Amino acid sequence: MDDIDLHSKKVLLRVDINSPVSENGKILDDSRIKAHVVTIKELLNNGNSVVLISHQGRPGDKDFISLEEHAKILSQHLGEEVTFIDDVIGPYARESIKKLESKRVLLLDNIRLISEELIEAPPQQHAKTFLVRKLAPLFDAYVNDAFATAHRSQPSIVGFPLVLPSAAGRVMEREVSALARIFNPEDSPKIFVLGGGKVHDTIRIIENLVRRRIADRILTGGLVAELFAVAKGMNLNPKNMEILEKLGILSLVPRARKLLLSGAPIEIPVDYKVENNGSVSEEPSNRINGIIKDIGTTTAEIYSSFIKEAKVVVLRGPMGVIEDERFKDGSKSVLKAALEGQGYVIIGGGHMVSVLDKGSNLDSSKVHISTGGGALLLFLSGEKLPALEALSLSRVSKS
Ligand SMILES: Nc1ncnc2c1ncn2[C@@H]1O[C@H](COP(=O)(O)OP(=O)(O)OP(=O)(O)O)[C@@H](O)[C@H]1O
Ligand SMILES: O=C(O)[C@H](O)COP(=O)(O)O
Repeated sequence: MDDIDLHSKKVLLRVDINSPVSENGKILDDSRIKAHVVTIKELLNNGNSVVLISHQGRPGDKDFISLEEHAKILSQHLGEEVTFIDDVIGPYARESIKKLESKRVLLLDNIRLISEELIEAPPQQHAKTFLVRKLAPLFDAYVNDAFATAHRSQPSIVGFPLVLPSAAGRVMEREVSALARIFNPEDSPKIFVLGGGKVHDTIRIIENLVRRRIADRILTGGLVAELFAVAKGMNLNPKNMEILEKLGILSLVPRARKLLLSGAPIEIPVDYKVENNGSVSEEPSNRINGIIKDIGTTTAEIYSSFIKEAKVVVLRGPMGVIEDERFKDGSKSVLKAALEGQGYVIIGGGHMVSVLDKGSNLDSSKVHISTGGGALLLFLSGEKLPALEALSLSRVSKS
């Protein structure tokens, strides 16, 4: 933001305020919303007007909701009114942007309401989308603060830098500098604790981590663990297999098997917390009757002992279904071990961050709370992030 003129301009700011939401559509954690306040404040203090764009969830998923509640929460954190616009590129949105006065903030609705935003393509192609062509002429500059979406080559991330003077926001800047230390070979062993539900994304990351020998140990939880358990030949019982099948996770078994056979340092739970007709119990991994909802106590203890010895610990994706209090313990235990250990801790992904105690006073020289989930892991596994590549193209095209 120091590299382009951002004074008294109309700025399009891509943020990532994609947050975990409850069954009835309420936001469960506002960390990602709060994180962008620093960038928005700086832009407002310099006399700019700011229009925010973000996605929330994916079409078809329960958390694919409008950004109306996000606007209210952001207003509270910012101490300024954030006007929610129930439109993205239609006449109402464009008129509202044109009329926007300086030092005022608008939040457009969920950018994934526009189908083009769901396509991953190169910046040159996305610069020609309706989304970019409708919005770009209304702005003087584009700032990308959405580190958590930096791994997506979508129009709102890579299209605008080609047509507007563009910069990385403060959140993006802070993330990239804090995470760079993962590449220091002296900071070893490095342990990755990977859980959650985005198994297709996570296996790609694990393949990178293994190929580049970045992780000394990978401790799995959530649906990621279930995939590797199946790949190891464990019998998870038909109910769990049906869930994995429906989510398309079983198609990943051959890739998981290949990783295991190559000797990748991937650990799976030895026990689980399961739900059986509404009641909760713990079961060893070779005798599963219920639906798997969390790692078990013994697994949490073993994982914690590994974590405490690490020089760098990266945690992303919860160990269980944390939306239900009864299945939060596994995630809480691994987090506690990481914070008590001696190593540098990187916590990423909306769900894992939401497990942290709200009041905890964390030492920023020891703990980095990343706003990123998939983006964080892609970056840490040494891949180039499309968002950063697009911003550098923007620099090239201006010079
Ligand atoms: N055993 C399990 N069975 C089903 N769902 C699970 C299980 N363990 C974890 N999950 C689900 O995983 C989801 C979180 O995974 P996800 O990959 O989205 O994590 P994240 O780190 O928050 O990602 P991001 O920040 O990129 O959105 C939660 O909704 C949780 O219920
Ligand atoms: O939560 C995330 O990782 C980001 O908001 C990106 O979301 P996506 O995985 O749905 O693209």
